[in-house]
Amino acid sequence: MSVVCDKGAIPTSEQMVELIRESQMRSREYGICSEERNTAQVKLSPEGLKERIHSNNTLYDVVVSHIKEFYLLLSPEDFMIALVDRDGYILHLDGSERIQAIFAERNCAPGYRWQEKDVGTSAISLCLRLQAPFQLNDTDHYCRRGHGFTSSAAPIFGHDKALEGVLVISGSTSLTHPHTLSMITSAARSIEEQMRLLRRNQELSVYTGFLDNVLEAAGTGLLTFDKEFRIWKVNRKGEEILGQEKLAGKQLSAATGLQLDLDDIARNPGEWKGRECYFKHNGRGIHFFYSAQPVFSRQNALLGAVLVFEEFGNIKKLANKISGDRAFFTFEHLIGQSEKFRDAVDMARRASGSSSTVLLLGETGTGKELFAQAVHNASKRCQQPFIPINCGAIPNELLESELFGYVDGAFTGALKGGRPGKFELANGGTVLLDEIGDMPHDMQVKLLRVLQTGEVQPVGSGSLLRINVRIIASTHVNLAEAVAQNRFRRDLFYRLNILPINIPPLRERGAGDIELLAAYFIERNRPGCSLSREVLDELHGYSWPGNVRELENTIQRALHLCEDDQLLPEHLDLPVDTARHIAPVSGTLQEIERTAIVSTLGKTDWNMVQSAKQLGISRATLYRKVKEYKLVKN
Ligand SMILES: Nc1ncnc2c1ncn2[C@@H]1O[C@H](COP(=O)(O)OP(=O)(O)OP(=O)(O)O)[C@@H](O)[C@H]1O
Repeated sequence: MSVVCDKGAIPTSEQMVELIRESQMRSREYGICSEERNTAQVKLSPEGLKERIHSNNTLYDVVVSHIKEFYLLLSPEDFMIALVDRDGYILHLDGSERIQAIFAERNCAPGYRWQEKDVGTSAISLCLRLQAPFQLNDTDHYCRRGHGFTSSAAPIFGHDKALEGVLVISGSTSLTHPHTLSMITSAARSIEEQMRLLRRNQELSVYTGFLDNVLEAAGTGLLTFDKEFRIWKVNRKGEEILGQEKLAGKQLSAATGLQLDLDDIARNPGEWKGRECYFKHNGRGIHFFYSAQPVFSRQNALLGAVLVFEEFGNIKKLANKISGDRAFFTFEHLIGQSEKFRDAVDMARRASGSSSTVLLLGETGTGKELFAQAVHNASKRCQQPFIPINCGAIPNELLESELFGYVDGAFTGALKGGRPGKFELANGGTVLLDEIGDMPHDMQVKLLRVLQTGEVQPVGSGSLLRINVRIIASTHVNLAEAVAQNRFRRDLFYRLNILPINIPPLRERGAGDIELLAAYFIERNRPGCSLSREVLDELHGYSWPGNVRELENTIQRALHLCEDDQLLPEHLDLPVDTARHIAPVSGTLQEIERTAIVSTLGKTDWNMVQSAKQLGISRATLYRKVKEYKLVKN
């Protein structure tokens, strides 16, 4: 039974004797001639050798760079040092010229293969086979040409203790020393350590290169910092947002204005998302949103954190995109030729050239929002946001935070990190304050202050934000009357009433405009369809309490019912016109209105969209009326 030795461990001298004996026997069985030099020994071509060196480059580089250190202990005149790869090929051999020549005569030179089946018993072949250090002296070598020499070989292991190569030292037998084997074995261990470090560094630089690319590819600002809050890396986008360069090594607070609690970030990472930061650097205000994420080592030690941040302006653009900040209509979309209507359009055109506050007055559905969009689109602010706010539709308690935003923790239910208000989102552009006549009294005071100072104060914040917005206000309410009745502040009315524009109701615009608008809505919905004379007569004869919106709805409904290409009176289904066919109803105007609303809501089972359509008023107006008349379902 053959002797077993431990991988990597120096065998005992008894084991070595036995293992050498077994190898000698195998060598004889291979039929290797021990007397002659083997001229047929496997040898790599110069290119083959180059390739092998290349594929073992880490091992090769580390060993070759260590050779000088070996020769501090051994003389190159007496000893050769060689590196053999895991397949037994000599990759490198060092020593004086004389010693290299002596070994070359014995086929011990770069390119030769030194497996047991090539050369029989040798320190290299035994070390390769048993993956343990070996020392052979004189006649221990199977081939006669090895007699007179002492050789010590040690295995070099890589990842997972896989054999990478063999390090070997050889010289005259007269220099035999048992310590040489220990020395070469510990040299092999230090080579393994060096290789591990080198590979780790290579991996790290690949990883760092990869990380750099990922950092740069990200569309947001990215910054990493260590436990001492020293910045490690920032991507270009991050430097842009912070308006600074060469931030690596600087303190986080100096560069970003952030004083963070790293332990809390590690404990509650979910709490560190979507936060806001505003700070001044070199006199410039820097405003961004950020999230912080802790970074741990493999051993779970807290190393630092990474910040993902985005400029406030971009968040604003995104929010605008989602909430629809674009004005679509232009003056070209405003259909109508009547004198009253053209006067209103001319006034609006002139208003778009200035940045004064515009007050749009008109019944519901006359096109106030369309006018506001057209004014914005014809103004210098057309590339900036257009933000409509329906002051009548937002509950009073929410109006202030909707308009001016709020800061983190301003009230229960507030979003983490706060939220910008509509004024801030509209910065640089236009705000349409729709249904301004329905604005609660205390909000009127706050709005007046904003108009006077050009600053807004987010709810819960101690500081003021400067904003630059153009205000367009609109209402169906007779504001002068509301002022007289103390329902609307006089000072605010004067502030808003700078450029008042009266948009006429449809019934005052004449048959020409009704025809034009009807044709326009047909063209938009069913091009090619026409109107019969009778239909036109009916349209002219109706009073249009819901104005253009009602006309638009009527045409759409009629087109739905019409299967041919001509609209006929039976498709129209206009409501009984209380204004023209005076029905025998009694009561005040308000009572009649209330009855109409109650009956329509009853018919539609309180479907607000359908009821508003049938009544020819906007949904917001219907909600307002429901509130006003204190109507409740059932
Ligand atoms: N001159 C016009 N040309 C084309 N379409 C118009 C015109 N005026 C109004 N409309 C259409 O009528 C509808 C109502 O317009 P808009 O919402 O601007 O009215 P409004 O006066 O703001 O109403 P409310 O006071 O109820 O909010 C819109 O669908 C719009 O397309």
